Amino acid sequence: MKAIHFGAGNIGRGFIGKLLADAQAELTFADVNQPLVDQLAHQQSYQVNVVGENARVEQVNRVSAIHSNSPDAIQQIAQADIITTAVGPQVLSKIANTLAQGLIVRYNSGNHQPMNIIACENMVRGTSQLKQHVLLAIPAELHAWVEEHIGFVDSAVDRIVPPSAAANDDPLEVTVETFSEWIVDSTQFKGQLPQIAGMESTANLMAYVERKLFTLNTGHAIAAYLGQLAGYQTIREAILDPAIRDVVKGAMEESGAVLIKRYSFDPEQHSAYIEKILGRFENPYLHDDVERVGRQPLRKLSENDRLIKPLRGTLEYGLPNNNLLMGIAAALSYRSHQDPQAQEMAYLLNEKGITHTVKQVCGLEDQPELVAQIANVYNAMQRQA
Ligand SMILES: NC(=O)C1=CN([C@@H]2O[C@H](COP(=O)(O)OP(=O)(O)OC[C@H]3O[C@@H](n4cnc5c(N)ncnc54)[C@H](O)[C@@H]3O)[C@@H](O)[C@H]2O)C=CC1
Ligand SMILES: O=P(O)(O)OC[C@H]1O[C@](O)(CO)[C@@H](O)[C@@H]1O
Repeated sequence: MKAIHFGAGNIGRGFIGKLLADAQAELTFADVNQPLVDQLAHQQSYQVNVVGENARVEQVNRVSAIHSNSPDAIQQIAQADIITTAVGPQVLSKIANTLAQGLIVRYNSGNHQPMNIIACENMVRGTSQLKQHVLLAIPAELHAWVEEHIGFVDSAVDRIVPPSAAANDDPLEVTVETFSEWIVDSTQFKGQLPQIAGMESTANLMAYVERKLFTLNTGHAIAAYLGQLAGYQTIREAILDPAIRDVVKGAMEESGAVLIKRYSFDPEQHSAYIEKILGRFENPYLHDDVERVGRQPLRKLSENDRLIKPLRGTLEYGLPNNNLLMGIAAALSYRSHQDPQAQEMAYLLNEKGITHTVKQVCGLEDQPELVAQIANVYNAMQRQA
């Protein structure tokens, strides 16, 4: 099985690339970070430190690496059996052109073998969004061929992989938690479902995507935002603060109540799922900065993401949402000199004020009462800060 993985970052090396390599795939990483590409191409292996329960060190061997904008990448796409990505939601549109060019070469070279593309990003149906970008860059007369031969498979991906503080100066080394979950939509594959240990398939992907994004990511983001406000550096420090923990847990429960209504989840199992996540946030072996987890606040505050979508759900089912509102107000308080979205949000708040910003960023124009509630909580937080 020839595999290309776009994005040789934390989740790429620490999770998806590792599973592909473990499945004996002939794996090539494609990335824009030339020093990283050079190092991977040179070393062809790297170490994964699994920390927590069953801690162990695993080695990933026989990998190669190329620049994702190179002619080589296009040639390899023409020959691949599976392509995965972990580049960040905002980068999918940028890799679409390369994918499209590779598919055109594939078609012209007469390779009609089925191939599957799986975006592994924190977003709802990211691969379907990638597909739209790819199709825009492919002539219309090839669209039927793409539909017949190329599977665009949505997925949910869950493993906490913060950037490693390379203890022994190896920039390729990556530290991951023990827990991992990669779930793909079985209905979208072309050809045989690839056999990859650690990749589970389901015909009911939306339930899994929403369960993960609107529980783990909702709680993680709120822990990060409240943690930064309280002056903590890491998620562990934040979640060990009882006041923050109450809000994080409360917000996951509020979001969970929506999911239970929507997908008929078992309440007891969902409660256990939340407890397990709180334990993962506490992992003493992961140093996960609140600044990293809170990154790109405009994306995280957008209407289909981990804060506003659950809030809308509480309105849909008439459920409580006080903790979610606190999390959203804390997200608006996030500041980072390194994060362009944090800068843009601070500029908007300064220039246009909280009410306008909430309406614009969160898409809550139709909910003036809710906007006012968020603004009140935000203003109170600013006074206390
Ligand atoms: N780190 C984690 O714990 C998890 C991350 N995710 C998701 O995985 C995705 C990646 O996250 P991380 O690995 O943490 O980020 P990262 O920043 O460590 O890795 C992203 C990689 O993509 C590369 N990249 C950027 N533009 C590119 C392009 N045009 N072509 C090829 N490569 C490109 C970067 O150079 C970088 O190496 C995000 O969507 C994130 O939400 C999902 C679950 C867990
Ligand atoms: O990767 P994003 O979407 O910016 O959000 C960070 C989140 O993703 C993760 O990296 C993994 O799910 C978490 O650590 C965190 O909830």
